[in-house]
Amino acid sequence: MDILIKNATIITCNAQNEVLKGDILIKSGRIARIAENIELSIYEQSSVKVIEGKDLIAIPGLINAHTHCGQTILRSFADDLPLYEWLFEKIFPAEEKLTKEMIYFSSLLGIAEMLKNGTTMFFDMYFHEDMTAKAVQQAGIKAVLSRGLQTDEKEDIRLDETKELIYNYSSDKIKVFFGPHSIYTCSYVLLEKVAQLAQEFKTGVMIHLSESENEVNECYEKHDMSPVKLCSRAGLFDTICIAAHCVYVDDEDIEIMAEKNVSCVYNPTSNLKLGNGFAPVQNMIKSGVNVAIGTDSAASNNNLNMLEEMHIASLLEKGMYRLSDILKAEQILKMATVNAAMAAGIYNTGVLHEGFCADIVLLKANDFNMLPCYNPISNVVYSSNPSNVYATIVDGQILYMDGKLFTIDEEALVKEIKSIEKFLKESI
Ligand SMILES: CSC[C@H]1O[C@@H](n2cnc3c(O)ncnc32)[C@H](O)[C@@H]1O
Ligand SMILES: [Zn+2]
Repeated sequence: MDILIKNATIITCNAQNEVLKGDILIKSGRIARIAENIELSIYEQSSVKVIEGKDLIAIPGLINAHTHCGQTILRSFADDLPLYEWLFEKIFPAEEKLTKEMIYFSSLLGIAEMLKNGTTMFFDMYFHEDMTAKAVQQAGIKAVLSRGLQTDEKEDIRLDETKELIYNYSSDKIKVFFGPHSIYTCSYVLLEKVAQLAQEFKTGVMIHLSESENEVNECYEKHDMSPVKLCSRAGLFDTICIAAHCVYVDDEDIEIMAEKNVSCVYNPTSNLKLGNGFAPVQNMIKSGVNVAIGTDSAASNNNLNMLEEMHIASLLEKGMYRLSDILKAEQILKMATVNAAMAAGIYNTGVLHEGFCADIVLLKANDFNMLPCYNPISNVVYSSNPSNVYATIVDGQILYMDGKLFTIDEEALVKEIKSIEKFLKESI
């Protein structure tokens, strides 16, 4: 059904950072018109759902630019550990126990959480990624998916799984990238192979990059160069490249990233929680690097809440640089919307603009924590929480409204998750 949102406060995230008061008409999944007052013709009145928006703020759907949705089932499984201990001693062994079915429900759980906090698209890397793809199709959210790649005896099988994902799941809502996990789990030869395949399949890559001091030190010991230089030399930057973390990047790395159009995904909570530190986001932005925001997974965050991630992202950088006027609210909101879309080479979402996909989130402007409202963008970035999300709309389809998910059976999902939790508690 087509939708008319009336009298809303519209944060466009366009180049002029326009905030308008008016109406949004959604037709066939696209934003057909944005204007001060849109009247429906007599013919349209029966086929268009009208949402009164005078107490609502409309923003472009949030894009979680780095997560592992299938890992949601490991929320709070291993906390308060440094990255390598967390990953190699706790998470990798636990992941051996996860079945395809578990990853389907785990992904659905992550998606349900994201829809409730206003996320309309996420970028993901995991195994059994076909299960995450099925959950994405079921829920109606958008995603850029990748099968995580590592060097071992199953390396070729994983590359084949990526190709199968591309053939079976690429669509208007799903894009498939290659997902080399990192420079410390992938051989240089694999990185080169991935670079070639990404070009051959006309797609992109996503990788964890320069996340910890260990990673960088080991890279210098083994290759006598930084992880960024290594990836560049392997050709990974000759296609669309989304680099998660980039905590330990120096000026030379940043110059390479800017020149090669590599996008950084800033994951402040995960970087803090795993004790890795803070990414030099301001330096990257100043040098022209496109920066988006991600939550990383529920196993390292421990939630998938993009509203919270925007808030922390801003505060952390201000504190780290001791400058209060950097990463202002409007810049942060763009990082969580249009910058993420651009990072994946998607140019029809992330902005509330006529002709763009109707990926829209409506927030309740009159909730106590959203009042008063001198600046709606500030309220969204600094004051909001998921309870303020009234509706999450993807391609014009209402997936969440007024506390209800329309494509996910919440009760059945809770039952499935509890039963997986019981099994994992007994077996790990
Ligand atoms: C092989 S599928 C993806 C792989 O990545 C792991 N993972 C999740 N978060 C992080 C992180 O912050 N750094 C490195 N690796 C991470 C996840 O457990 C999967 O095994
Ligand atoms: Zn990650």
